[in-house]
Amino acid sequence: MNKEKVLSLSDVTMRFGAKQVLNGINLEVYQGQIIGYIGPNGAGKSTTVKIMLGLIEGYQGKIEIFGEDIGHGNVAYKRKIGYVPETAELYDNLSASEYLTFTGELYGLTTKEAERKAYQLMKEFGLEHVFHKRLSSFSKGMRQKVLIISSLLHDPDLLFFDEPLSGLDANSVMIIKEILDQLAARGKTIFYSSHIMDVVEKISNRIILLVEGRVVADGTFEELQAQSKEGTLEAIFNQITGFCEHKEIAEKFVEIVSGGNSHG
Ligand SMILES: Nc1ncnc2c1ncn2[C@@H]1O[C@H](COP(=O)(O)OP(=O)(O)OP(=O)(O)O)[C@@H](O)[C@H]1O
Repeated sequence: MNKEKVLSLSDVTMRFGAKQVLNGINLEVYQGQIIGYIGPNGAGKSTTVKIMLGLIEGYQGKIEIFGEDIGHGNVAYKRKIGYVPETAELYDNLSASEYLTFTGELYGLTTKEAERKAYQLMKEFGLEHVFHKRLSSFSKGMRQKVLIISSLLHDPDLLFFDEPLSGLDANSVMIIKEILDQLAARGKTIFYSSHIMDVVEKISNRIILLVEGRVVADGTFEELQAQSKEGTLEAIFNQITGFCEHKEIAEKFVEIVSGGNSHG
């Protein structure tokens, strides 16, 4: 496979008011990579993804997607991108069919094409019986599947998945993992942000750990294992982020919950 550079970030920084959120991110991502983008809460993962999607402005540095500087105002690159946001506004009054046809059309599919493809994909998830039902009647996992379908309808080359498995049952997780593998084998690039370490460990062929807006580790799972001498990604994460206080914090928390005196 021709390993084309899909994405590059050069010294990207971002501040919200007085708060410096990204502190100089440098990254190069190549076609077919499945990047596990991990980090503690508030590290800047969603901010990076939203900047790359053009949803947040005001960053410094340079970002190229498919070889184009996204700061130059040409938004054509977005047609080749799929996105599953961490929290999504689904249009509750629409049926799955209406919602998916609408998103497909936004990405340039004809109504017929979008509806046909959406139905087929819903069927693969066992959701064909609710295709014409309103999204307000969907469970969390069903909604998540609709979001995943909507991100893929236009066969994008680059996928941004922010906690895509939230609410999915174990069988569905297996299907999504397999789908990501097969998409990557077809040359799609996947940028996958999640807190579920064992899934990230299994899915990603490259893991990037962000702490306080800086990349502090970047490599395959095996490379990170060798560097940190820890066995699981969870243990590597704890070690690199210097976290070993979970017991003490939990003890204090439970003591407060149960009305004990935890001052001092
Ligand atoms: N629109 C905003 N205005 C002000 N501050 C923001 C805004 N968006 C994010 N932040 C701040 O930027 C920091 C990084 O947030 P971000 O959502 O990128 O983190 P994250 O790594 O995705 O976290 P999580 O794992 O909790 O989803 C946080 O301190 C957050 O409060």
